[in-house]
Amino acid sequence: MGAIGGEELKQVEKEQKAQMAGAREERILVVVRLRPLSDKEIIANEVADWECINDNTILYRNTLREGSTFPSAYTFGTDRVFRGDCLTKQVYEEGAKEVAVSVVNGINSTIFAYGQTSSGKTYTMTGITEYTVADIFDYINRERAFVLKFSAIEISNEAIRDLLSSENTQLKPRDDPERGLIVEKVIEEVLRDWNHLKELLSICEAQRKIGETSLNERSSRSHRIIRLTIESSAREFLGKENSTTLAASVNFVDLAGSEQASQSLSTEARLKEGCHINRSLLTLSTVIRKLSKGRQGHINYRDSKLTLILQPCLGGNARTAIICTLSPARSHVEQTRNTLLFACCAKEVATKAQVNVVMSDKALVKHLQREVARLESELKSPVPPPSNSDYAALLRRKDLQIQKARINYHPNQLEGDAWEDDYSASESSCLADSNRLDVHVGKFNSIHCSNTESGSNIEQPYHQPLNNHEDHSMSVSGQSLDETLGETADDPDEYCKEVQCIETEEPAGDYNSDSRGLPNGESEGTLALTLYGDGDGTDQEAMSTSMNGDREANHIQNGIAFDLLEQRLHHIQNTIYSFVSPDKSSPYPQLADLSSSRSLNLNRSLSCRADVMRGTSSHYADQKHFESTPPNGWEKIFPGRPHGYGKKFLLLNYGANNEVLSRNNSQSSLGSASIKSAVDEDITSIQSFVAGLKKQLANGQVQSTGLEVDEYERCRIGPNA
Ligand SMILES: Nc1ncnc2c1ncn2[C@@H]1O[C@H](COP(=O)(O)OP(=O)(O)OP(=O)(O)O)[C@@H](O)[C@H]1O
Repeated sequence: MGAIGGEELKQVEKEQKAQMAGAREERILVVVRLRPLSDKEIIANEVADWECINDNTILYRNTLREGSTFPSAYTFGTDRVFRGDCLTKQVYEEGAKEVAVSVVNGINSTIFAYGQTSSGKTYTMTGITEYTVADIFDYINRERAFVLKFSAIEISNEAIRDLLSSENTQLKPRDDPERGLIVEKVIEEVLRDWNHLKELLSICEAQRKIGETSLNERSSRSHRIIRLTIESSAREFLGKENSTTLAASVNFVDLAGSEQASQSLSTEARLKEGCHINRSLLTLSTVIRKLSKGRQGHINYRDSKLTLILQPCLGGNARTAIICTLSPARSHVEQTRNTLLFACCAKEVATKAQVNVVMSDKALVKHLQREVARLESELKSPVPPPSNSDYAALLRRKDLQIQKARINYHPNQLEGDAWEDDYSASESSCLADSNRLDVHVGKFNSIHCSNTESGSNIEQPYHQPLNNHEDHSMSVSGQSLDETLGETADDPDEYCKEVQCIETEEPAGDYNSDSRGLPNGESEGTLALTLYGDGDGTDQEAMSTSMNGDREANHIQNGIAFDLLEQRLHHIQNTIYSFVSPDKSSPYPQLADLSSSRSLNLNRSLSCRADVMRGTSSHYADQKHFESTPPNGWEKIFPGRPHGYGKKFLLLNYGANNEVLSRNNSQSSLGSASIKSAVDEDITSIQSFVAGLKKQLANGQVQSTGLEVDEYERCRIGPNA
């Protein structure tokens, strides 16, 4: 371990930059630990079918199952396998130490124990944690000054709890702009000495959720993460302005064990826990499996709290070792194979660890001054403002997004917000066999349907000013929570934002009263076009004059806006005519027209058509047309939208009782001819509004149309927006 400080600051910065540019990628270290047969297994006349034949290979020796298609030997190349008679000290020294103690050099590290229930995870991790801390204390007493902080959480049934707190409060993961994903309000104890550590460990043990199953009297029913955060500085530079601190964390992760319901013979409560445990382990193995294939596509970190919190350890800024624990018993052969498959996948996963340096205040100020100077020089040569063609490109991009959302939309995905992985099945089968890597089962509640990676590459440095933990948060570096929560461009919800109704500033009640007292708009649909305007148009009443500052940025400048608006009006006019025309031979005559124009119209017309047809069928729509109308599935993607909002609705409203309602109180029910005339009236008013704006623009009275790209795109046609 080299001392860092003073003159070395520049060197550290240089190294750090180099590391940020190309942090060292290394594969997760995987070790396999076979335990001896337990007393219980010996009494049950169990046979040990597994044997470590050398330091890298474990062999299945069951002559009765010679015809099996499963491999009988698993070799781990440079990684290690440990026989049943190996001590934990040896597993630590040869399998985990190098990774664990890199934390004192400012590198985040994580040691996992993974395996079926009763295979020896807690047994192994208890030893590994103590040996690591002993080594860290040893370093402390030598060349560098350290501050060690201890924190511990457990994840049980998807709830995060502080193991150092007597309260049962659930903790929340939160995105911190500086530190990445953190768990809020975690207690961090500054470690004083060895006895203090033992005391804290026993508190954690006492607080951790355990339960009895037939396979393990003291089975861990939660995933436990103990974290040691270490800040270190070279003694000779302590307190000096140019001192530099290394800061990193080491995580000791004792996972709850996967279990087969048939084997663990658990009570109902245990079964439920087991299901949660199996689910999160399933997500972990899915993440590992996908990462092992090279991080292409979406990595489902956020499908469980476990993977969300451990994300940096799985694919980010950390060195990671996984200890896979095995029972040699014949009765557990299937689970043992699954653990070995997990191990094989895990050793293909690479992380990129970096040295995490925290600068002193003075060094930081210097660094920031340089940054300010750089930004100032950039400001002196500003980027030219976007041109009209940029806006046109933006519109085209939005069209593509909307089209894509439509293609990606499958009603089943949205019902109940459930998302199945490519190899998922039912929850009940997850209980039966959750540990399989190849045929994993499970169905997760998920708030995304994204199919692209939500940013698994976490390559930011782990700048963590650990001496400044006002909120005592447990932090892991990585991408933003928004990203991890799947707010990617491919998320249908994201697309919905693009096409859904314009937000309102008017209470729903206003609209409802306008709609002749329809009960909360409950069964009412709205066919509406909403525009914003800041000009003195002829139909000011129908146009919202509301504008806010940041919308200004999106204004479409100059004449291009008018042309596009007129085009859009033309399409809307055609669409509405085709809705109300009784003599169409095809149920979708307007689609051909619209598909060549804005896909927004196409999407929305699919959804609103059914309702318009329903709403007006007594007047003119024949039953055949109605039946062949596509289901109104799009509406499902706007759950919980309040009724009757929107700014001022220009076109028409309709009710469930086949009455078509205009926006005016004067008419309560309209036939198709009346609809046409209402539409004409509204379109005329929009056209004169545009003409008015044009005139004002020509006279230099207004700078822009006040029409926004976003709002322009979101012109809404359809019920319950
Ligand atoms: N390598 C080993 N040598 C001797 N005994 C062991 C070894 N590994 C585990 N055991 C014993 O096996 C039993 C189960 O171990 P442990 O509780 O660590 O399993 P686990 O994988 O953590 O189980 P669970 O997932 O149910 O919590 C314990 O009694 C433990 O002492």
